[in-house]
Amino acid sequence: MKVLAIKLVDYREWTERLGYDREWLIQKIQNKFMMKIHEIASQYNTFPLQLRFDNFLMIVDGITNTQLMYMINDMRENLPVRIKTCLGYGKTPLEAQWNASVCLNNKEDEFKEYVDEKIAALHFDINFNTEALKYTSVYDSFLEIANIYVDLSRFLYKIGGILQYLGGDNYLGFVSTNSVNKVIEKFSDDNKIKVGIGIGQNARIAIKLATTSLEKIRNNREKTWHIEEE
Ligand SMILES: Nc1nc2c(ncn2[C@@H]2O[C@H](COP(=O)(O)OP(=O)(O)OP(=O)(O)O)[C@@H](O)[C@H]2O)c(=O)[nH]1
Repeated sequence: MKVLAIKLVDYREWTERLGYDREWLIQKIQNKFMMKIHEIASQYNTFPLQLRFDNFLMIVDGITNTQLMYMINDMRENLPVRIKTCLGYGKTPLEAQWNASVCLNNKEDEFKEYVDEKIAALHFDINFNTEALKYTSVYDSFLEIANIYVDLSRFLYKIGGILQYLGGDNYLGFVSTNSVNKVIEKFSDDNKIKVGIGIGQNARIAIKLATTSLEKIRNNREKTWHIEEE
């Protein structure tokens, strides 16, 4: 698995220069540059896991280093500070992001040539969450969603996966293809969470297939998981 790690350099200093009445401005700027990063990433068939905003990750299997250089240059023009980027490789997304993160703390950016592997994207969704909202509060619903995020991220961490919250009751995970059987085993009889699985040559295709799988589960609620592969 190949993961690109992106670090916004001197971000804290940038935020402090905005003064004390800054939080609204930071939120506006973070959402604005993440909107642009998503647009750029989609053009290169990858997907940003925005995580902390000032440090974030992209699964970049299926993208050449030359394409990555162009994408990084496109990103630079849309970010408020200088960025440091590193490409990491590992048997799992977790290991690849670890290796990319180690490089971030070193001096030079590092872009070795790595083999491209198929990506397994996992689109998790809570069953009937909208209906459940009628019997709880907005904030209690979000707390439940946050707790499920922690549970899912801990499970994926154990099998080398990484997870991003998407909004609503949706989560996006990535694992290596040889870990998909562990995901299926875990959720095969879960009555609360369903998981659409997509396997593709790049993140955008894998995610599209994972969302397609989720819709197929909605069409046949007997299942808690479905897998589509390109
Ligand atoms: N990021 C993201 N959010 C979605 C998606 N589909 C729905 N949502 C969000 O999730 C909320 C719940 O929608 P659903 O998950 O479709 O509906 P549900 O009530 O959970 O019912 P089922 O998932 O069909 O069991 C919506 O209000 C949206 O905010 C999606 O594909 N991606």
